[in-house]
Amino acid sequence: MADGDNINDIIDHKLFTEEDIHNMCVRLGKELTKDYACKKPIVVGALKGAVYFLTDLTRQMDVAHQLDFIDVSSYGDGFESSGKIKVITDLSADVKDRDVLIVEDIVDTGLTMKYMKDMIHERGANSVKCCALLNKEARRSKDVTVDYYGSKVGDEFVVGYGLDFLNMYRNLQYIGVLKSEVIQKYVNK
Ligand SMILES: O=P(O)(O)OC[C@H]1O[C@H](OP(=O)(O)OP(=O)(O)O)[C@H](O)[C@@H]1O
Ligand code: HPA
Ligand SMILES: [Mg+2]
Repeated sequence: MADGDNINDIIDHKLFTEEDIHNMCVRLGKELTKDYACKKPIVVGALKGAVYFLTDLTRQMDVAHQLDFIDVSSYGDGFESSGKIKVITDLSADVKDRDVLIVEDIVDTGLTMKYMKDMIHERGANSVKCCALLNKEARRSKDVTVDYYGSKVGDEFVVGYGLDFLNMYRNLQYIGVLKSEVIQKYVNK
């Protein structure tokens, strides 16, 4: 078996269980239900990382809304942001005068979220807010407000529930911290 094929080879420890994640979705869903009542927001999932969170979160939101997606990337297959955002697939909805909620798996440096918020503001949205499952504040380099989040995390690389390393491990049902030697191996390649 190749290195990394076995999940136990790459995870240092579990950070959030399935139950922890479910509880975060329920709490955030309740808050968003209250704050977006009668607003018919456009809920934008940021591909690919947000997919798992988006589907669970929106099913906890008891408000009529429309779904859209944007595919932006700055990490490529790696774990270090390139510092440049690439829009791979743009939104399909017209956001002018609409209330927009961007859903993300994680806000790390803040570069991706700031880019998306600014872009949607510039297109004339009535409001632009975001909801991230995880908020890695310690690594923030761009000043961006994370309006709603499930939990703060420290400066560790996390995988699972949408979060990837080398575009893998998104399908883990829990969120775990990647072993530092896995990252070192990649860096030293
Ligand atoms: O705050 P930042 O430093 O910008 O990092 C956060 C972003 O990085 C990851 O996406 P990535 O670009 O790796 O693409 P992916 O969602 O397809 O994994 C993650 O899903 C966020 O979108
Ligand atoms: O900790 C992380 N894990 C996975 N993807 C990420 N993108 C930014 N930070 C992370
Ligand atoms: Mg992403």
